[in-house]
Amino acid sequence: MSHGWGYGADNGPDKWVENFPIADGPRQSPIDIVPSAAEYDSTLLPLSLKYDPATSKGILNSGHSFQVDFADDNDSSTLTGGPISGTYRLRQFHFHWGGSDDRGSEHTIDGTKFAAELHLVHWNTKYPSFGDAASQSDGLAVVGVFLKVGGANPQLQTVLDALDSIKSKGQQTTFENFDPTILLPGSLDYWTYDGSLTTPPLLESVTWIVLKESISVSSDQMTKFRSLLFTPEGADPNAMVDNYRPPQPLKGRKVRASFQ
Ligand SMILES: NS(=O)(=O)c1ccc2c(c1)[C@H]1CCC[C@H]1[C@@H](c1ccc(O)cc1Cl)N2
Ligand SMILES: [Zn+2]
Repeated sequence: MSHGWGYGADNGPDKWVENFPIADGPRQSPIDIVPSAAEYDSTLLPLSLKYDPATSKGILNSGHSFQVDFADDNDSSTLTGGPISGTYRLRQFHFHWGGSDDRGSEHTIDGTKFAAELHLVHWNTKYPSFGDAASQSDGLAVVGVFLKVGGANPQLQTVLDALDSIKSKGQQTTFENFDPTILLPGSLDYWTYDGSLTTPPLLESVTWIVLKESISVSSDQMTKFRSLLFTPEGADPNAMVDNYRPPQPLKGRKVRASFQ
């Protein structure tokens, strides 16, 4: 059986194109954001993120990252406004991070990498389900938030405290009454561009909304991210680190800014 995709030398981002030719497509993510080249667009609306903590369900080690899943059978937790039209429902959030504090984010700013990046994944309710939306050019909207090493982040700590029970691939536990709004920075100023999932199947269905302001994370908290394993219980342990795809070619795309 062919080994699945991952982040190692044999199955990492440079190899994904073998099974997912779209890896070389016209709107791949992440990208390096160059603020001086971004165009301010006064028609961009403010982001409207309305999350109901009652929709948070559980936390899972997916073997690629860990994710907090949300009930998305109604419009309790939504993204509206911003660059998108209509209503997108929150499906999950997850992170990408590095083996050391000098790397880990997927998007970069003028080439600068952050220690980690949070992705809040939403799907367009004009489609019947996440799976359907994931294959449509306007199907998904992902809000990206950079984690910059500095002071400890108490709001993040509640998520990190759950990681001891999902150390290995496939492990999950309940994670209720969590409002992801507390993870967001004070400003919702953003850059936006048309892109893709940053992991296989790399579908070109994502409107990316990357916040200008980062949130803080301490070096000790980063160590907690790195305590997870890519591998299932009983297998040779492989630390879950460097689960990020490097920036991809812009291929003529415009990056717009919601702020001047
Ligand atoms: N980094 S990211 O924000 O660009 C991102 C966002 C959402 C998803 C992915 C990556 C990948 C991660 C593993 C599954 C795949 C996707 C998915 C999940 C379940 C499915 O049934 C289908 C798909 Cl496509 N979900
Ligand atoms: Zn992601």
